Amino acid sequence: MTSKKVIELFYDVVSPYSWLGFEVMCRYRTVWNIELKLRPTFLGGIMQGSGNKPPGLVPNKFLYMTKDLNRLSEYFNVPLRSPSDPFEAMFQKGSLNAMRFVTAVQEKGKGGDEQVERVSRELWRRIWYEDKDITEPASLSEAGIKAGLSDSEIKELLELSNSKEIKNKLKSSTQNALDYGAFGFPLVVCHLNGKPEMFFGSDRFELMAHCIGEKWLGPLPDKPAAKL
Ligand SMILES: N[C@@H](CCC(=O)N[C@@H](CS)C(=O)NCC(=O)O)C(=O)O
Repeated sequence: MTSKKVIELFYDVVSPYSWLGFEVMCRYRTVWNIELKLRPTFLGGIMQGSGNKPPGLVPNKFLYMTKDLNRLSEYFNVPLRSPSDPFEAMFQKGSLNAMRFVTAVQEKGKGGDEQVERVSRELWRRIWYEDKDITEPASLSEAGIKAGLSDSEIKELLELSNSKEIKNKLKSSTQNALDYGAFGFPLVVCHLNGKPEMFFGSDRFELMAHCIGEKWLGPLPDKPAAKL
């Protein structure tokens, strides 16, 4: 077997399309000959750094996206449901605290990427299914408990989330994504013969598979689907 192709997935739990991309990449990790690197990042910084604006701010796009996400939820088998006040959840409350927490889990947690995966999924489930807060320490704690972290680990990781080290790590991941040319999420970067190829969106997997020499088998390659 040839050596695994490295694929980086840049995401933010405020982004529903990132959730779709994340679940698909996690499913394909054992189907394609790839090494998946999870890159928790801050979408607000990407918007600011690239001069882009969230698509949901254009009223007709917002209406379309609401429909689109309902259809995609079923197609991808990811339990997505819009928050009751999407503007408050996405633009007023945002995801800075949540992404600092995920960064702390990745940098200092003892559970490796598996733990990052579980914590990220729990945060998505809160904001994009249960219509719950992801900004307060108590909310991040609940997500951490559900993801299997102990109370003492969570306490330590929450404290670390506010450290300079973790804040800077999240900033540098955001800068890495901008350097690849990011303007939104999810962003998948496939390293092919030492060259990064960037794909934006959760609707580019067929093309990505073609470019990396793998087969796209649809959103559920390993039925029965992992229970989310
Ligand atoms: N067509 C893409 C849309 C992805 C998307 O709209 N992502 C949002 C965040 S949830 C974004 O960053 N958009 C930037 C843009 O559309 O310019 C998909 O199906 O995944």
